[in-house]
Amino acid sequence: MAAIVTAEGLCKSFARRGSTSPPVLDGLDLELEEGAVLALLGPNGAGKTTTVRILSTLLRPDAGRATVAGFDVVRDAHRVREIISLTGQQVAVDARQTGAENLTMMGHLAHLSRQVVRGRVAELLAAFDLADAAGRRVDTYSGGMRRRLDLAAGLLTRPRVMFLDEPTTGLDPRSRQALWDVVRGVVEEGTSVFLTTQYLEEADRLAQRVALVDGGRVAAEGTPAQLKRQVGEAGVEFTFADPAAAARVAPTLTGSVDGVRVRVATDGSVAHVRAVLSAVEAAGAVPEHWEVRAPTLDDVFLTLTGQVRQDRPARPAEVAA
Ligand SMILES: Nc1ncnc2c1ncn2[C@@H]1O[C@H](COP(=O)(O)OP(=O)(O)OP(=O)(O)O)[C@@H](O)[C@H]1O
Repeated sequence: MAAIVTAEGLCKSFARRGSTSPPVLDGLDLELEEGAVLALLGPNGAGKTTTVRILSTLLRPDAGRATVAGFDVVRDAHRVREIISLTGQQVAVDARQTGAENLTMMGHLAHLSRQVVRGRVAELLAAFDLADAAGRRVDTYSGGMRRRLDLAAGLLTRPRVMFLDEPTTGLDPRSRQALWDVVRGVVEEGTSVFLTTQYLEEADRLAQRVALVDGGRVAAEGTPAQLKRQVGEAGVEFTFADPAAAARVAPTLTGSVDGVRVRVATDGSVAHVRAVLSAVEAAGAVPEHWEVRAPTLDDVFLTLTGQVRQDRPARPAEVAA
């Protein structure tokens, strides 16, 4: 597969009261394959929006080079703009107009013919489940509806590459799910998607490849599964009421003990998990809780960047029944 977006050695600093800030981007390299989704994952302030702004021609890099469909984002900016769309964190629609009016206006701004605009607006309103709300002013929409309208606006011209900057930040879980479905549909239609997110789960669900950005560079890159593998294997984890119970099972298992917790590495097969559970039972110890825990992207984040995410605790990817 050919790369449709490339970045090589991107650097960017911002002037701050006469002096220059430490680099926000410090040699960032990445590639998005045509027809795929790449998630740029990083905490607040990691430089995700700056990267998107450079790739979508809104900002010039200080150094390095980026291309979209072979066009240089600085030299051939106008060619790049013809084939991309950008949906940012701020909803860009006019709240005083209806959903249909917003899309129609944007279609005209994009120089589409009246007839094409009419057809495309109806198609998008239906696809994004906004047909019933099409005649309502946007200030009566929910956050999720606004975000869907924003995405629909980005698709009026059938872009080859869609940049989505934290598209689900601030949405409730249901709206987030709905938006993921929309993004999957867009990709099925052949659009390549460059996504930034703070949500590890979002990257895991949507992207074929994930680039973890830290310190202005890509700290790790790969499929979600590859990144998880870098962190280690799955484990059966037990929590006991007291350390004595944990110590009692320890000799019968090859695992690690940490106070009341015992962790045994597993390949996740039913046979192995059953054998581990039998050994615990045979030792006469009754755990308060147990689970099979696969490495999550939260673990990847912690291992590869040394940072813990602040907004929610890490949670198990799989909980055994
Ligand atoms: N125009 C600007 N002038 C000065 N500093 C800027 C400018 N744009 C971004 N920055 C700084 O660059 C850093 C990276 O910002 P950026 O918005 O790219 O991060 P981000 O990863 O998208 O973060 P978030 O998840 O919070 O949106 C921040 O410290 C920000 O304050």
